[in-house]
Amino acid sequence: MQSFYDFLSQPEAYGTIGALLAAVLAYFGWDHFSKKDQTETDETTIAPAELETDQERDLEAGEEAAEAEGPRFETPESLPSRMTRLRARLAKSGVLGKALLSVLSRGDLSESDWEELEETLLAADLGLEATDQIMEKLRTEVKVRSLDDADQIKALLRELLLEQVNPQWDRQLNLSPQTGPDGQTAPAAVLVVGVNGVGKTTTVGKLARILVAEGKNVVLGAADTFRAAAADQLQTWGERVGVEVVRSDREGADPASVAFEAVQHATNATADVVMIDTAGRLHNKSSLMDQLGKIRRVIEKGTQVTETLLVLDATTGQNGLIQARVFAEVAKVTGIVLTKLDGSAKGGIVVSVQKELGVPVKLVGLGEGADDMAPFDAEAFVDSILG
Ligand SMILES: Nc1nc2c(ncn2[C@@H]2O[C@H](COP(=O)(O)OP(=O)(O)OP(=O)(O)O)[C@@H](O)[C@H]2O)c(=O)[nH]1
Repeated sequence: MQSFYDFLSQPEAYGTIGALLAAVLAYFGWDHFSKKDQTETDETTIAPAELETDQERDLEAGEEAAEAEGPRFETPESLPSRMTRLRARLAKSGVLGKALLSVLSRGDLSESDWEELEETLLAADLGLEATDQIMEKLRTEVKVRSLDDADQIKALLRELLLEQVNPQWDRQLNLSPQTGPDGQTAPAAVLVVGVNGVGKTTTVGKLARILVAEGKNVVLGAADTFRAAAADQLQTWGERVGVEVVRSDREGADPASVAFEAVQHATNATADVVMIDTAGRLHNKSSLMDQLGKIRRVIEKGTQVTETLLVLDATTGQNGLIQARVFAEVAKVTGIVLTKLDGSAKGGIVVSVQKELGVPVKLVGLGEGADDMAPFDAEAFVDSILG
């Protein structure tokens, strides 16, 4: 048998060894053997194009194409898909459904069953007035029609609840084009008010997405100048959906001047809608009135406020109603946005707040996700809370 030394003495041996060495280096990579530090290696051994994987090449090509095209924005979810998803979410919370069903399924209702029914409606924040009206009609009808079937009683309750939610109310946002002071077309202005933490900025962001999905050109104004972070938050929403945000970089800047500039900018940009986010941190009613009054006056130098949306947190119950009352007194509220309905077993607040203010709930927030907001639909709402 040929020894290793005999093999080495043959000239072809060097070719074979060279090929073996090249194969080992290709397998482990040169860096595996190199003692050079990383910086030096980076400068000198840039990964050659032929060693790139297909995936890396695709990624690079995508990035280059994106750079050439300009910034990419998120596409908001379409309305039908959002509504289906959000209805399912509301139904899952089974606000009233389970409790009511357990009472109604007892058939012939005793006095204590009726009381339990009443307590369930009150616990869902339906309010005393609405609960009384529903209970009175329900008891009468059940007696007159001798109803003892749970499904029939539930159908009757559905009718009575729907009556309380007021399905015939116009819940469309008024976003019709306006005329500016010089006769030019001006954007519809939407003023968003409410105490801090209820979800105003989130509402402005989510609503911007809905409007963009409908093909509207939107400008946002960050008139919550108490916190720089609030303007940053709004800007992030704007950037995600490709909407311009007018803001001041100075914390504590005059909110009215930001609102004024936002309207000017929106008019020059021929935007359809300008939405103004305001601050909720105000010590008393008169300072709130002063600030919101001033913001409204400056907006009206350039266009009309077509909607003043009051944002309320559904989980705050009676507290929310007290806030609602104060805001209704200082701002001409035209619609309510009820947020955090996803985390609340108190869907009845829709009824009590509408009764309290005499204005409709126009939008509901059902989660923290960017597309977790939907126009309020009375029938779908009643069906989902009844389960
Ligand atoms: N679960 C849930 N959370 C929500 C909803 N809407 C808003 N939030 C959350 O509520 C918190 C407060 O929201 P913001 O939009 O910052 O509230 P704000 O009223 O602008 O607050 P300030 O800027 O402090 O006045 C955030 O964590 C939001 O993600 C909703 O519909 N459901």
